[in-house]
Amino acid sequence: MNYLSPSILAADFSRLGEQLRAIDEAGAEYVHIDVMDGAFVPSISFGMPLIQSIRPCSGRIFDVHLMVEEPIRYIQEFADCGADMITVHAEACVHLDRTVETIREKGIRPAVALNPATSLSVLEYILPSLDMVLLMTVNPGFGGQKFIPYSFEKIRELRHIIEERGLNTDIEVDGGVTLSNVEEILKAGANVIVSGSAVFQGDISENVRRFRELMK
Ligand SMILES: O=C(CO)[C@@H](O)[C@H](O)COP(=O)(O)O
Ligand SMILES: [Fe+2]
Repeated sequence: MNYLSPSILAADFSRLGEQLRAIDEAGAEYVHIDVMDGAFVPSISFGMPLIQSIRPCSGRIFDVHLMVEEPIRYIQEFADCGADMITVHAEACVHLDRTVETIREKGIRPAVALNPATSLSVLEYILPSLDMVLLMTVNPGFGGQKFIPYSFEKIRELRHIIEERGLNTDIEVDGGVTLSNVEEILKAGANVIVSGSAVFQGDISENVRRFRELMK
């Protein structure tokens, strides 16, 4: 099953409630929420108060991507404000296993993200504990960047490892996904698609409908 997760980083924050309803009505299953701390990545985006205030605007899965150093410090707070899935970066956690277990204990679906240049080998032992792996296909920190082409090979390799090990882990791809490359990304083995600019620029409902059409 394929899922679309529009990244609200590219939304118009003055009309966030309305835009959340538009992606929901057009059929996007997830809402991708990029939390940036100004330390792990250069930018600062938003945090718990925003998530808490938009929670009543959407019944969809809140897919919270933490670009935060040592996110274990904040798992309880993200659980309290309505996260359904929490993704932490392998590069940002000294104790990755403990962080993943803490997420699971709160009843939230855990995922691990890897930066473009991080090897899949860091997943070797943790993979069976995860619901999803997020492969960054741009360097994290900003929306609107170009998809890094070597990521296709990485997606294919990860899908191969997951199948070989008899797991059913989702593969989420995040960064530079557009209507022009989404089919190739799915073909490589991804099944959860994040898209910010390509959803929120122009006609949001139409963009979501076009993504959903290509993702059937
Ligand atoms: O996590 C990130 C960026 O760090 C992403 O979720 C972006 O927000 C995706 O935006 P586009 O590349 O689709 O514009
Ligand atoms: Fe993201």
